[in-house]
Parts: sequence; structure tokens; C-alpha cells
Amino acid sequence: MAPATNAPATATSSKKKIDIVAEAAKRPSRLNLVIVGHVDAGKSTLTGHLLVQLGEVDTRTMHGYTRDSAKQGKSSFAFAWVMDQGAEERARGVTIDVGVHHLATPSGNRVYTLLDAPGHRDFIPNMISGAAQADVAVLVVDAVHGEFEAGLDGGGQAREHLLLVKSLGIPRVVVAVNKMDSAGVQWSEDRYNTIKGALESLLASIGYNVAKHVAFVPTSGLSGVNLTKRVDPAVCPWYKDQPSLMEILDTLPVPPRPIAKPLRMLVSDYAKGGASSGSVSVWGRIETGGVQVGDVVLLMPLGEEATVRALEVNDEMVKWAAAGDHVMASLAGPDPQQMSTGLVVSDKLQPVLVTNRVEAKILVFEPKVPITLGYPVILHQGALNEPAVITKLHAVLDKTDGHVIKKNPRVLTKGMTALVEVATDRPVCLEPFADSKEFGRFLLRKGGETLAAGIVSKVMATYQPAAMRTGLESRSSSGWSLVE
Ligand SMILES: Nc1nc2c(ncn2[C@@H]2O[C@H](COP(=O)(O)OP(=O)(O)OP(=O)(O)O)[C@@H](O)[C@H]2O)c(=O)[nH]1
Repeated sequence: MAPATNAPATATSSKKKIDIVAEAAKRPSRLNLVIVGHVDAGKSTLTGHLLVQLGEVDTRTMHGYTRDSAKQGKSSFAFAWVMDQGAEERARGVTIDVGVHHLATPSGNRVYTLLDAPGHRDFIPNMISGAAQADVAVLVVDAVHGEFEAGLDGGGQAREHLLLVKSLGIPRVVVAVNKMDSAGVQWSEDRYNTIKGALESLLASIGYNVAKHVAFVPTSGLSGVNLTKRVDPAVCPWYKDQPSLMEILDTLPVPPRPIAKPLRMLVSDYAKGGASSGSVSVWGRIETGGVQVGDVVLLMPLGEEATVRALEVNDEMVKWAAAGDHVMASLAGPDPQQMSTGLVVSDKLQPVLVTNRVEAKILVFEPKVPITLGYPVILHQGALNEPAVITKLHAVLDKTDGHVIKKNPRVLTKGMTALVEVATDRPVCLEPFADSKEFGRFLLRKGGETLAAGIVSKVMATYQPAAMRTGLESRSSSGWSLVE
């Protein structure tokens, strides 16, 4: 574990205000990675094995996984069990939820949060929720002939994941060309270069600067080769003196954290119970600002007040947490019945905007049916999924300079950039992208298909929840007053 500059919380910690900006500058840097890729590419196995090699999973636990997975006839999934904790996940051999793990580098200079996203297309909303919390995407691809190609074709998740990762604003990608040990591949340089070339073209077409922001590494998650220790040149001579996956990760820059901004934490999970009776626990990443034990915060868009009773970061109780941290917060005050994923724990004096109508610039992916006026969609923002409708098609825009090509189009088709208006069924937390990168992006999906990625250009109507004035209100329609 990294040296703890953020000591355990005490009963008196709420009495003294902590200078979170100054404290955060003293601690090890943190990088959030999301592991993405086609189903069965080996994401959970690679991540699980990495954790074992770095000593984050003890040998006894690992022996237990090996024994129990063999009993279920799934011995090849032993390392994946480190990440896939749910009974259904283990029985089906697929990841459903986003697995979250923390690890510290041996030097103690850096702490990683690993988010293992599900590859199966039914679980893309969970993948979006995981990717929305990440700084870097690690794309795992299966090097086996036919398998890599399946991940990349029209319906392949490797392709869809990359599009989503780019749309969510993740600036860097590390590609692990995995299963290099398998029978038909056997650490072949030709196979590696074919895969690298195909992905370089795809990444460039999506908008990545491949030379600057993308790295490639050959791996075997199952045998644990080239994860932390460099691959033996006798096994892979053409990769001699080049870095292992962990060495590449260690050189990635940590993006600046907006700690001085007002608090915004996206709730990706919650449960009844916490530090005191009647409290609720929420999990998520702090996008901006900081929070400390004793703070009074607002749960948006409910507008409900809550007091932070306890905080946990990387499985340790702490007094404060800041932007970039994955946090478990125990909150006193909110009604457990009102909790949902997608809520935002927000600064009380400068809460996140709440709206049900935004103007946005969208990039249309490859919808099976063209987008028309009144099109019903699901708006995804982090862990939030909210039914919405496209209520106006203002214009089709030029991709490069944004000038209007066509006003009031009747349909939007593949690859178009357009200015539209989107109305959500219920009020949600969205802000103009120019003010908030974190709350200014969303994805539109329908029937298991991602239709478009959007950037909020204008918030058309903001809501002032009555609760912000009375401290009593709920998310019922009567609890909101419109301030257009
Ligand atoms: N030969 C070989 N097999 C691997 C390797 N990594 C994973 N596998 C096998 O591939 C299968 C799928 O592995 P997982 O780790 O569950 O794949 P995943 O990408 O996490 O799957 P989802 O989470 O369901 O998308 C298992 O049988 C693994 O043993 C590898 O490096 N080499």
C-alpha cells in the first residue's frame, strides 16, 4: 500500500476543516484505468493475474480460486475470479458488473484503480459507467486468428468500446495484444504487427493521435507473461528490451485533478446502511472538488441534504477525499428509497445544474435506422440511464469547422455531426461542456445500440429543487420549480 498521508478518520475529524488541495498535493498520484475489449478477450484474467503478481491477492486466496474454479469445471477462469466476484459472473464466465480493484506500484509513487468492464454487449451500459470514471483505457484484444477479427467487425465490442472510450473523453489507450501464448499465435511477430496495424488505422479514424496517445504491448494474461516482468527474449526475441505492460502504465502522465472546483461525485452504486444506523453508503468517483467527514452535501437531482459520516478510499477509512478518488461515502440523512445510480453528491453552495432539456452537438455513430424528430432514446451519463427524446433537429454541421451545412434536417444518418435538442423524462444533472467536461458529455443509446455521443452546448432549462429551499423535498414532479 502507498504511504498514507491521509490518516484514518477519527471521531473529531469533522470539527476541523482540512485544506484538501494542499493535502492532496502531498500524496501519491492516482491513475484510473478501465479495462475494455471484446467478450472473452481475457480482460479479467489479465487484470487478475496482474494483481496477483503485484501481491495484491495473497497466495492462499489465489489457491482457493484455482481449487474452486476447477471444481466448477472452469479452471481456465481462476485468475478471472479475482475480478469477477459475483456468483452469476463466475457461473457464466462473463463479467457483468464493473469490478473495481486498487493497486500500488512497488515504488509507492502511484496508486492505480482498475475498472474491469464487461465485454458482453448486453452489459454495455455498465461498461459506459466504468469508462466514464477512467483516465486511460487498456484495450485487451485476443490475438487468436479469427477472434481478433470478430472483435473488430461491425458488431465487435472492441470497435464499439473504442468509440465509446473516445466519446467519453478518455485521452489515452494502451492496447494489450493478448493470448500471445496460444497455439496458433506462439508469440508471432507477424500476427502482432497485423493486429497493431489494423488497430492503428481504427484508432486514427476515431480521432486518436496514435503516435502520441496510444501504446501497444504483447501479453499473455493466462501465463502472466509481459505483465510486470519483461517477456524473456528466448520466448519473444523481436520484443527484446521493450517495456512490459506495467512499465508502460507507470510512464503514463496523470491528468491534472480539478480539486479546487466545487464537489461533484457520481454515484455508481449504493446500499442501505453505513457508519451509523439509518445511513446509506454510496460508491463512485469524485469528478471535481473534495469532501471531508462532517461535510453537508446535496444529493442531486433530489436536492436532498446529507451529512458525510465516513469516507473510504482504496479500502481504507480516511478523513477526506478528492477529485480522481474512488470513494465509498457513508451518508446520514437521505431516504434510502430515493437512492439510485446516477445521482450526484454535490457541493451544497454550488450544486451541479439540474435540467430536463439541453441543446447538444452530437456525433451520430452507425444507427440501423436514421435518427428523426421525436426519436426516443436512453441518455447515458456515467452511471445514469434516463429515457429521453430528441425534440429538435437544428442543423447538420461540418465535422471540421462546425459551420452549418443544412438547417432543420429531417433525418440524421451515420457519421453526421448535428446540433439537436434533447429532453429527458425526469430532471438530470448536466452542465455545458465548456464549464464542465465531466457533466457536459453523454451517450444516446436505443435497443442495445449506441446511436450517438453528445456534448452539451447549452442547458435550456434549469430546475431548482424545492428541497434546496426547504430541505424536505423528493424527486416528485411537484418538488421542482423551473427557472428558465
Ligand atoms: N491461451 C490463453 N488463454 C487466455 C488468456 N487470457 C485469457 N484466456 C482464456 O480466455 C477465456 C476468457 O477469459 P476472461 O478473462 O474471462 O475474458 P474476459 O475478456 O474478461 O471476458 P468478459 O469479462 O466476459 O468479457 C478464459 O478461458 C481464459 O482462460 C491468455 O493470455 N492466453
